[in-house]
Amino acid sequence: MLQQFYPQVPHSYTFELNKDMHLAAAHYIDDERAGNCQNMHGHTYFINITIAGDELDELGFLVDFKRLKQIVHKRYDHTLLNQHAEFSNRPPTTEEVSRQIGEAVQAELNTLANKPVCLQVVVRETPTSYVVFRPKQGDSHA
Ligand SMILES: Nc1nc2c(c(=O)[nH]1)N=C([C@H](O)[C@H](O)COP(=O)(O)OP(=O)(O)OP(=O)(O)O)CN2
Ligand SMILES: [Zn+2]
Repeated sequence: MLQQFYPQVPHSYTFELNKDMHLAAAHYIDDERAGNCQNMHGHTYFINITIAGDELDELGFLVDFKRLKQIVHKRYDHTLLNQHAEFSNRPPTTEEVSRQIGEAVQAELNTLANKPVCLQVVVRETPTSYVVFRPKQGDSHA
């Protein structure tokens, strides 16, 4: 939910930035154990991304908020998640969606000279269900 409080990530970086966004997407979990979720259905996903670092760029940004939104929103908004290549071998569960967002964001951050890191991605799939993904910090340059 926009403007809700999120779990805090302990760290010792000088700057921490958070970006909220939401997007509409459809998915299905192609396994009979998933019950009703086998049927295609849609969600408004609420996403929070936490970025940290010690250095700013020449604009005084850790990373541009707009850039973070573009990575996620442009890719997934108004799409069927199952049709994305990253979900061809893994189901688009809330857990996998949060992992994919974390990895895509970190890949983009790795191109920046000031080297910010993605500490946390929160993906809320329904009003009662959300996942927190925290990348292992040794993996940030993988
Ligand atoms: N660990 C996971 N469990 C489930 C996922 C998931 O991604 N990870 N996904 C689903 C379904 O896709 C569903 O959209 C969400 O399920 P749920 O939270 O049970 O939705 P409800 O609105 O029915 O929940 P209420 O408890 O009635 O609010 C299922 N499980
Ligand atoms: Zn669902």
